[in-house]
Amino acid sequence: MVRFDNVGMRYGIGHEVLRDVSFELPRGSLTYLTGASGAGKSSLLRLMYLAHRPSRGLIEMFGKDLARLPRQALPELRRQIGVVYQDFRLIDHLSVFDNVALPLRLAEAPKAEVKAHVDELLSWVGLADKVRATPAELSGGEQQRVAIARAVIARPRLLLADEPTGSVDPDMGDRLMHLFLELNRIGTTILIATHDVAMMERHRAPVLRLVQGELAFSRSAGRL
Ligand SMILES: Nc1ncnc2c1ncn2[C@@H]1O[C@H](COP(=O)(O)OP(=O)(O)OP(=O)(O)O)[C@@H](O)[C@H]1O
Repeated sequence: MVRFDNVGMRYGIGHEVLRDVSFELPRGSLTYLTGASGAGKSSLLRLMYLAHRPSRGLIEMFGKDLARLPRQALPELRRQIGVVYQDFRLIDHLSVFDNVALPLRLAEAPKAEVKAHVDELLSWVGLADKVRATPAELSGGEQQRVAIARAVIARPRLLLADEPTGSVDPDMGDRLMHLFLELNRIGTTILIATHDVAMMERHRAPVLRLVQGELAFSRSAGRL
């Protein structure tokens, strides 16, 4: 589903913030990405959601070599990737409902289907009473849940989540984790960047660990 081979990345003319990164995410897998603050987790996700190009190495997404893909093929690839951004990136002037509905509307889903899906998902993440609110009227944890709902609503092939439980309490963290596990069960490949050791212990999955821009090792969360 995703393959990195000796990938490097830099911002502008700075030094490489990722070096010699090689790993594979098999189709249908769920993997954690961990490492200290500044280790490069968000940068690695940026490469995967096509917001940044590597400075070297090979990246394959859905079996396609990114370097060989024509620019016009990127939007179609991007539509298959759901992203939960660390800073949420909700659209300020849209309601909670409209933020979450966006991916379905872009995919031209029928109106009744959009309403049913968005209402169901917002209930699941505990925001049924906030559908008409705007992001500015929500707490950080509520905004995070809207961001997650928007990322998963169109059932992406690949879900990339940057600290998706960083702003919620442990009970809500578990609830959100169950949402990811359910999505994973029906086929979505998932990568979750997190510092949350307790969460990784409760819901075990393979771990990729970054140390100062390099992958230190990958092994099971149970032996962290
Ligand atoms: N836009 C940018 N321009 C220049 N350097 C950047 C930029 N974004 C991140 N960096 C640098 O890249 C390195 C990796 O940052 P990154 O945000 O990927 O780390 P992280 O592991 O996600 O950290 P955190 O857990 O704090 O979110 C850091 O040294 C950071 O200063």
